[in-house]
Amino acid sequence: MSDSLERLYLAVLAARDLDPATSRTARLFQRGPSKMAKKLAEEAIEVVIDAVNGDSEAVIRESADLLYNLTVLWASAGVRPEDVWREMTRREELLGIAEKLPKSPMKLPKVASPRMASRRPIVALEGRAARKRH
Ligand SMILES: N=c1c2ncn([C@@H]3O[C@H](COP(=O)(O)OP(=O)(O)OP(=O)(O)O)[C@@H](O)[C@H]3O)c2ncn1[C@@H]1O[C@H](COP(=O)(O)O)[C@@H](O)[C@H]1O
Repeated sequence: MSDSLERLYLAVLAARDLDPATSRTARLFQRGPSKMAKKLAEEAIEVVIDAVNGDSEAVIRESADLLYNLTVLWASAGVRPEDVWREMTRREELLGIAEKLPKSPMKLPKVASPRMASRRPIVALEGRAARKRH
């Protein structure tokens, strides 16, 4: 799926400077981020409605529209697909670690900044004094 999204993202970038009269993507860029956000929200609602109605074929169609509008908003925001894949991988690895940690009420810290991403989460270890950070 990421290949399809990456190809779509490149097509969206290529269409950005086309004639808005003939290119929906160019028209969305001409109208700006708020219009892109409105269209993305509309598509998300359409996916929700079709899913609640049990119309899986419509969910498929609207999901493709949703992903298209998402790649347009990414392009407008300067976000690349690989930026999102990197964050998903980070979470997968973090949750993988979390699965091995003892069950504790302490929530794993959300990464506040890329600098934080390189630091190991501070967790309380059962049966051993937690090492204090200095
Ligand atoms: N993948 C898509 C794509 N998916 C959905 N859409 C458009 O997004 C609309 C979403 O459906 P809606 O019902 O919400 O929109 P609508 O009701 O038809 O019209 P509006 O309400 O938005 O005015 C669809 O009608 C499609 O026209 C897309 N438009 C373009 N692409 C791709 O984007 C690239 C650039 O294409 P152009 O924008 O045509 O240059 C190409 O690779 C295209 O294949």
